[in-house]
Amino acid sequence: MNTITPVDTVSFDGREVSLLDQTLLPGQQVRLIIEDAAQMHEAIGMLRVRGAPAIGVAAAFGLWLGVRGLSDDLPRPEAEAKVEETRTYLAGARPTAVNLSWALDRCAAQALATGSSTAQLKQALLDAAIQLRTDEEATTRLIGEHGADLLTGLSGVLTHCNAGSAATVGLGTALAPIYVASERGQALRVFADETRPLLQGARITAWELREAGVPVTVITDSMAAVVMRQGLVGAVIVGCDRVAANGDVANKIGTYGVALLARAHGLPFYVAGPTSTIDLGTPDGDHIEIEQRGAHEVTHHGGVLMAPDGVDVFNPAFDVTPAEYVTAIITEKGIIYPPYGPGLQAVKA
Ligand SMILES: CSC[C@@H](O)[C@@H](O)C(=O)COP(=O)(O)O
Repeated sequence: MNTITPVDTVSFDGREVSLLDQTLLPGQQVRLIIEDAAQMHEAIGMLRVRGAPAIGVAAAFGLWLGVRGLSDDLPRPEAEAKVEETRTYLAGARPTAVNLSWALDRCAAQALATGSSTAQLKQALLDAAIQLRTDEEATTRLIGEHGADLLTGLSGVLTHCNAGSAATVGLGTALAPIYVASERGQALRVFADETRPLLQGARITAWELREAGVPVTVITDSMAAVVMRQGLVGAVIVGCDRVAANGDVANKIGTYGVALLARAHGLPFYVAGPTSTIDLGTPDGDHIEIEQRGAHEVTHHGGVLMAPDGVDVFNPAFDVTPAEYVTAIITEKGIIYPPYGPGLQAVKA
């Protein structure tokens, strides 16, 4: 198969920052021009741009958008205060994926260390966002190269949510090894959990795999056990939003259940993500803040009420899979095996 062309999730054309509005996939492919930090905050919060690495890059451009209108004559300390205010504002758009604050911190630090004028600060923020996008794209290719080795010989894998190209600015995390395996000529079918409540698996994973020519079968989340039982998959591979220092992994709600099913069926459960998703400052999964989202995501489907009006709803966007269920963590720097503490520290060093 041909080399995969990544989805253009977040880009800068030399003039404007634009996003693919993922809430409209797969029916419509609409690009949104993002003009200021408030629009970027809204886009991240509404999941127009989503997936841990992609929201980091989006936020990095949002940081620049937040200051680009400042006068070059503004005293530098005032411009720096605006950077800090915008950084904090954008970091609050979603709490669970550490890539968001990591990207903002990285770009702010680079820019604050550059030059002495406000004009230099603004240019440095743009340069930092562009560089981050470039680096993150390269990172996904490396994750794919490392992870593809783990999939050798398999004919089917199961994934949950969308940790593909649409969730990054490159090949994805969980899907990157699948794309690289496909590029190497391996016939691999992906079973994509639809991923309630927002259907990232059915809407986005299935869409991007089909665009890339990778065979994909959509299943409801409740069918994963049967797919495993029938021997249709030889491994599970998912992405991650935050990896704690002990190897506990936060990812899309439902991932924990899939990990338990994989263990029950003797299947490896792989987690793929850039080292920027590893947060050594969080000791374990109990310390990861889990985003709670609105009830309407559960009670409504396509605008239609699917549950009694006003019923109580529990809607955590993510869950934590304990490290003991994770077979290996695939990063751009290589594959980490249990016990995770030393390996995670080594790749972050
Ligand atoms: C490479 S993306 C890894 C994770 O961010 C992904 O699996 C996920 O949980 C995305 O959740 P979302 O709420 O769609 O942003």
